[in-house]
Amino acid sequence: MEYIRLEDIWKIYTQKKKKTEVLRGLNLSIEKGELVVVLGPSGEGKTTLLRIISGLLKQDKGHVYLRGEIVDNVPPKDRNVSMVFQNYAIYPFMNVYDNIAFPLKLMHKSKEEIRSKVLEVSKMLRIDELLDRKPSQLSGGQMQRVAIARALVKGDDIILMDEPLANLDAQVRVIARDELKQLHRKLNTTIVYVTHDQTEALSLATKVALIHQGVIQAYGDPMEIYNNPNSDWVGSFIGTPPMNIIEGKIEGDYIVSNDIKIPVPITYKKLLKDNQKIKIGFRPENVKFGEGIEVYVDMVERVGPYTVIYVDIGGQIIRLIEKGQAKVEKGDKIKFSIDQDQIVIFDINSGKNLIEEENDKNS
Ligand SMILES: Nc1ncnc2c1ncn2[C@@H]1O[C@H](COP(=O)(O)OP(=O)(O)OP(=O)(O)O)[C@@H](O)[C@H]1O
Repeated sequence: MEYIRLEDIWKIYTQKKKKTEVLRGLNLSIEKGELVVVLGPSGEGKTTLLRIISGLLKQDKGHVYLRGEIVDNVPPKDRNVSMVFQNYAIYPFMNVYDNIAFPLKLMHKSKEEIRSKVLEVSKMLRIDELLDRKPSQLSGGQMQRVAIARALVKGDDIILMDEPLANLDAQVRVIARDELKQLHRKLNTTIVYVTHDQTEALSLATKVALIHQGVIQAYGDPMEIYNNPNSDWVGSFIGTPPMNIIEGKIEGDYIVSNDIKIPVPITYKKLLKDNQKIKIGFRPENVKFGEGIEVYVDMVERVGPYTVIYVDIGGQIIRLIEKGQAKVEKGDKIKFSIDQDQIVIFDINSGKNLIEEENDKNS
């Protein structure tokens, strides 16, 4: 069931007579129970999007539907949507109990009901031992759980989260991410989660929505987007290190780029013409070492479980990943081949995946 729908959303900010079109006809449809991560570079309108869903900000054009009903003129308090902010927005002068209880007090709930709800969510988030503490006596991870508890206490079935883990250090962040995932499974609420951290997005999301230039550029299963990006921009934005994109030309059954020659993948064969200029994309991990293209090593980065080897192909730097700690050094000559099934081909001008482009034409 479609639970949140954004239809042709436009948002233009005007500051000192300068107009910034942040959202430009954005469409997004979210099913009940999904954990959708809106991912995109800084300043692309992610927070703006959340604020429009919550009603804190009004779109200039387009419509917002929640639970199948249009809510354009419904004020935030009546949208039954909770929000968790990056800075937690916890009141420093209230203890944890009162912070969590606050939304229920605003709703004039009875003392008994407030008590039982606060205890229920604080147990769930394992902060029931901390209810008497002031926020200044909490760690970052605990503070973040208080913020989530306060969002859950009203029982809203749509929760919006704006980079809620951004202030946590790397280790706590991984734990918090896992906890959030489990919590989502347990509660089956619909969550829209904003981040610019793609590791977070890929590991957390049931669906990723990639925002860029005011619209959703790709939306779907995180691994499907990773493996089969619909454009060169998506391929080079998702993944650390990102997808390698190189320009080339079709010559018979081969893609030729500088002095390398790669057989055309079967899936793309009928979509390509001789002499056609294209871009090819391949993930750094989808290569085999030992034979094939001969290159010199430009730089080596050992990360522990794998090694990133930078090589120069006709002036373009390509990243290759070898499992474990590779025994190569700068200046070494190595050979590699690209896994045929994992090559993606993009239009030279539009940057669109040629298979997607063909599907669009036929639909
Ligand atoms: N009230 C405002 N007036 C003018 N410009 C604004 C206003 N709010 C946001 N912007 C601009 O709109 C753009 C989008 O902002 P937004 O906060 O939605 O982006 P974001 O993707 O959430 O960024 P980040 O990842 O850095 O938090 C930015 O360029 C920002 O400077």
